[in-house]
Amino acid sequence: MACTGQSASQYVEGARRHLVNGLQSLSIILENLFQQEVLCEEEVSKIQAEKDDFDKRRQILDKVIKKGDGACYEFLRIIDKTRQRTLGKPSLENVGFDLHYWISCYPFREDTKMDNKYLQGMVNLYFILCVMTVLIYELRTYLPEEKVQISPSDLMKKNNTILLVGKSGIGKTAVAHEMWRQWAERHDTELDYMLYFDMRGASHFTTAMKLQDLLFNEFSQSDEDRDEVLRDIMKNSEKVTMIFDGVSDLHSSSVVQRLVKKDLLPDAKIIITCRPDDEEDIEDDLPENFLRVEVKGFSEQTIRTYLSENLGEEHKQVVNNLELFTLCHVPMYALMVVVCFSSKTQPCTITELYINIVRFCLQKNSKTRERFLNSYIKTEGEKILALAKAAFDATERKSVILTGLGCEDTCVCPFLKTLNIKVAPTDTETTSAFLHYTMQEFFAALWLLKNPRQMKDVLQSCEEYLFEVDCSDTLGRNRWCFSGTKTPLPLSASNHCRNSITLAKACICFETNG
Ligand SMILES: Nc1ncnc2c1ncn2[C@@H]1O[C@H](COP(=O)(O)OP(=O)(O)OP(=O)(O)O)[C@@H](O)[C@H]1O
Repeated sequence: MACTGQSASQYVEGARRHLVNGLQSLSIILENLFQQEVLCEEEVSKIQAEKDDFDKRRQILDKVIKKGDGACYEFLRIIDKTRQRTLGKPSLENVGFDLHYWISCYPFREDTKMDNKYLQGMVNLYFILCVMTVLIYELRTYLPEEKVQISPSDLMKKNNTILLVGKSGIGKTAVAHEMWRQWAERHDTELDYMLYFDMRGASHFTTAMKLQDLLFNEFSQSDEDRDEVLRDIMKNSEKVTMIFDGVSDLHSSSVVQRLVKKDLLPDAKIIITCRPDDEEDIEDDLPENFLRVEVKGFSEQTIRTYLSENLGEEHKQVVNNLELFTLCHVPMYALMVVVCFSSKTQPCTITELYINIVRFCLQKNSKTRERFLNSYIKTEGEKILALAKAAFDATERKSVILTGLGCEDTCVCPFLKTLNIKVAPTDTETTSAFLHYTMQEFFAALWLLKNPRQMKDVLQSCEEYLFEVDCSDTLGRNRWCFSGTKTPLPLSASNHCRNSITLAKACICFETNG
């Protein structure tokens, strides 16, 4: 369906008939077109004034196509980012033309940018080892693009309900806290309210809870003050902002659900953060004009700034290690990389760094105190090993798609992102993949350590490939190298080679640690 020679406007025009029938959540499209300065306020109001959705869709498409390639490109981008809502669920009526498939085929510019980088890398490295370019390309695709589309201070100015969506550890809470901080540090003298509720593992948000319980159970005041504050909040709900951080299910707390639905405090601004898995359920309760913002983690430049501010000169060692560098696009992983690199008294091996990442993620996700973490890991050992087995099996299949994992295994979600794969026109299969490929390698290695009989087979299968084992610590000391090489490496085996390296790394660390 995709033809890379087509311009953006040809691409939109080609699907115009289907878009006129299939576009949904038009207010989201209009809001985004306005924000991207494709349509001005007057044009948006005129479209909104059209009598029915069919005419609105027609108007949107005509205007965008008339404005040319740039406008069509932005339009495609918006549809791509908001496809779950703007293209809705594929229906039987659309079986002949799948808009989801159509948009996924469009070659957006960053892909082209990546292709350029990829090609440049090929030229430079071709004579050294062509396989390495593929690895660099694969790893670079983890990094989100540079352009920040909306900042926490922009979000503060919006009046819509805001849904902040993002993978585990990607920085949703950090964005919410930043907004809270900015609110606290303003110099406005006018009285308003910004209330933050941590919803993770929130068993205390019961279905029977009332608004006053929600407001005052945590922030206790004298009874008299409570009544006065409650009256003020009810009377001036436009002065209230509420952040519900880490929502997974709105049904467990009817008061929160009613606030989100605007049944209570109709003019209050609501900000919700959630992981992608929970988004669909939450959206059912949101008002039509809600603003969805995806938190994508650190871009290449942000990783550099973060590392150099926290590690000084040392940061170059991480920057020069593509695997660690791209791992840092998840701020939670970046934090642990910094902690491990900066502990000069006890530098860790790369494997220890990953162990610290895993322990930190488990602790953060379960809210376990550090001193109880070991017993928590023991209790959840079976689930962690099931994840390790899934990682090993996928690695053997040379795949990043994990199978055989129950979605109820919440203790391992901080390492995963969900993938919805369309298996039939009316059926979608949900699977998962690691947030970063090297985490899969680490867990696969863990599985192998627990099943040492398989180790020999794995190491034997490595013999065919370029094989270098790096057991350096994070400061680059004590580097051990093995190499046994048969080149050229077949491209399809590149992943296998990298897996073997990490598997072997872990094996050797295991042996040295006894
Ligand atoms: N912009 C940032 N700058 C510096 N550190 C950050 C930033 N964003 C996140 N972090 C760090 O990454 C860690 C994880 O971030 P955060 O808790 O915001 O993730 P999250 O998306 O809310 O994750 P989860 O869905 O698991 O709750 C935090 O410990 C925080 O210190």
